[in-house]
Amino acid sequence: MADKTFFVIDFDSTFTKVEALDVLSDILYEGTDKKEIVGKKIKDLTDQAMAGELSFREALEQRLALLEATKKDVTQLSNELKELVSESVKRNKAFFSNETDNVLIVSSGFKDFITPVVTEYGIKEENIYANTFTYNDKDEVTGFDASNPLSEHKGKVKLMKELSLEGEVVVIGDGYTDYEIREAGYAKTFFAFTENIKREKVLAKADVEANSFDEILFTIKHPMATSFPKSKIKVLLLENIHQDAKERLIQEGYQVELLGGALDEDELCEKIKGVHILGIRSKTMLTRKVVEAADRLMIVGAFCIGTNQIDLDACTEHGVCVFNAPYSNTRSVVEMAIGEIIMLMRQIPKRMRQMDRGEWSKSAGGSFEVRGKKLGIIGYGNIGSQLSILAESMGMDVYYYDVVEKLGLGNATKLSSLDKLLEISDVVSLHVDGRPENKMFFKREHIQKMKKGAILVNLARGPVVELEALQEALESNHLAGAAIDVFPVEPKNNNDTFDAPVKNIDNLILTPHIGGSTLEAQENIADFVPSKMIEYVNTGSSFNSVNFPNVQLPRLESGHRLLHIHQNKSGILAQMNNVFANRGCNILGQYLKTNEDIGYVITDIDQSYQHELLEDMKKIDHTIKFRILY
Ligand SMILES: NC(=O)c1ccc[n+]([C@@H]2O[C@H](COP(=O)([O-])OP(=O)(O)OC[C@H]3O[C@@H](n4cnc5c(N)ncnc54)[C@H](O)[C@@H]3O)[C@@H](O)[C@H]2O)c1
Ligand SMILES: O=C(O)[C@H](O)COP(=O)(O)O
Repeated sequence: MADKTFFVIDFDSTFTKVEALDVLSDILYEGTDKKEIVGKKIKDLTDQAMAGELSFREALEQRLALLEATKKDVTQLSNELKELVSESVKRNKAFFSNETDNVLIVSSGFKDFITPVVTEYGIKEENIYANTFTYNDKDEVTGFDASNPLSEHKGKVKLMKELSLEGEVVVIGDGYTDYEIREAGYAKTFFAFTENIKREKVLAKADVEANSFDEILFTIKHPMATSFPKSKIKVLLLENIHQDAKERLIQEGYQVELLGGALDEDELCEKIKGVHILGIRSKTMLTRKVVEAADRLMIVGAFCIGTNQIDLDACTEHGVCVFNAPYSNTRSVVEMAIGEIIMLMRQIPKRMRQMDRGEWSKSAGGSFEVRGKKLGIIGYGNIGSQLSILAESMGMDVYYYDVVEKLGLGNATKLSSLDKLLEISDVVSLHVDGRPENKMFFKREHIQKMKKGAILVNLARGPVVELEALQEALESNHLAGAAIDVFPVEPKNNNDTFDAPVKNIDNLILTPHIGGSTLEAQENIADFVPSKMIEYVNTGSSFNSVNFPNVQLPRLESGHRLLHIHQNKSGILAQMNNVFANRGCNILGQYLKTNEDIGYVITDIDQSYQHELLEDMKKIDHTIKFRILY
């Protein structure tokens, strides 16, 4: 970047997502026949002028003649435009106030609606160059100030000539009139801004196409640029993750692809190439082979609670930070468990099947209230303990067993023996996690130890229960019923078929792994996981990560932030600080956290650093990943 750089920025379809006069026409003619007719004429005239096919003044006169606006309408317009600022402009708000002396808005639009919008971003009023409306004494727009050069053909060029800025000029806009500044020699670089609209004729003239503001800052190596423009960050979301997540990540400027189902190992090894952020749910097996095939992967988001499907060691070794949503669907699972326990105790699945067959079987035999019954919870984590509270409020007597010490909530009784729990419980509900040791954790011997006539619920993980033994226990009426939501092998997507390993039992509820599938839970997850991903990209904060040392950091306002992930060996910090000392870097702040496997060091340094520093950092022994954040 030159010593002094001016940023000349267009307003319509650049600073904001829209053409202001289109919005004004919508405001004026909303709900009338004119809306479409006038709207179309205005759009055509704007496009013709932007593409350089119609002189600007002619287009302006014709457009204003179509609009019968008042001062009040113009105020409403600027209020609406405040909500329509381009996403990458919003993201880089700090840039505009930091560069307040060097940012100029040069627009053929009108100050009357531009000023209230751009001054909120720290842009100085005296740096706004645009037309002004003329009004009559009834506050109706009568036309524009014709003496303003910006109302003329090639007006932007005339204005730039008058301004004769001393320094390098970068012009950013979507229109031909923006390119004309560069053509006339008043700017060094013309960035065709394509975040909102792509005009082929303009693009053909551009020095650089920029589909976001981030990309411009990156290209000119502005100190506030992120090390990698957000618009180049590729996100792959699998397994029908809620649409809100996609929208949130797109809003952040990333390229996002959302697929409906899971992919198998080989498909994923192919698909993961070039992907920086991967989002999955419980079905996608993120194996070591996939992690090793990934050439750009920085973050994995499990849009669910369980992370047993992810090879966390492989991710850690490759410096890939993994997040999940540890509480977002907890309540949904608990509500489903409660519902199923009541249904099974009343033999509702059996009654429903009878009704389907046309059988009327009104009887109280084998049907019980849950009040006063003993519920045995295995795995007293977030789900287990929440179930404990809700079950107790329905009058159940709660017992629990966990491999680690857990505080019993309410009147729940902790049992130190699993056998004891099985011996006394009328209902056993499994809420252990999917760690490898839990494969076939609940075997034949455990099922046999359950009370005769008891009920088993598994909403945890499929491989946890020996389903063949469960089938036998149900067939022999040792157990009175079961609800199974998770299976050792589950289909990749909704088009694949499924054959239940337990079946043909009257009092059995089988569900397709939907314990966490409520709209509330999926919306929560779609909010939580992307926000963690975005925070990690923007600040380096790994807080709530499943495999990284947890570091929470504020954004650095000036200076640079360097992130270094290394194997947890001694002496790395000393090596890093030697590099900083040798390269004459002033450290503003430094944070180190380690876990068993890796160390994560965040170093904030002041404005200046030699490029060689980055190479030196990568060469430090045991480095896994190094990146400069901004
Ligand atoms: N069906 C669904 O849609 C659905 C939805 C969400 C979660 N889940 C499953 O539920 C599991 C539990 O979720 P959570 O949020 O409560 O997790 P959590 O980590 O808070 O709780 C798990 C608890 O199980 C205990 N545990 C592990 N192995 C055990 C064992 N062998 N014996 C006794 N206790 C054991 C742990 O110590 C921990 O307290 C998740 O890991 C996931 O696999 C399923
Ligand atoms: O771990 C979880 O949260 C559950 O198993 C839900 O997984 P899902 O998002 O694939 O339904």
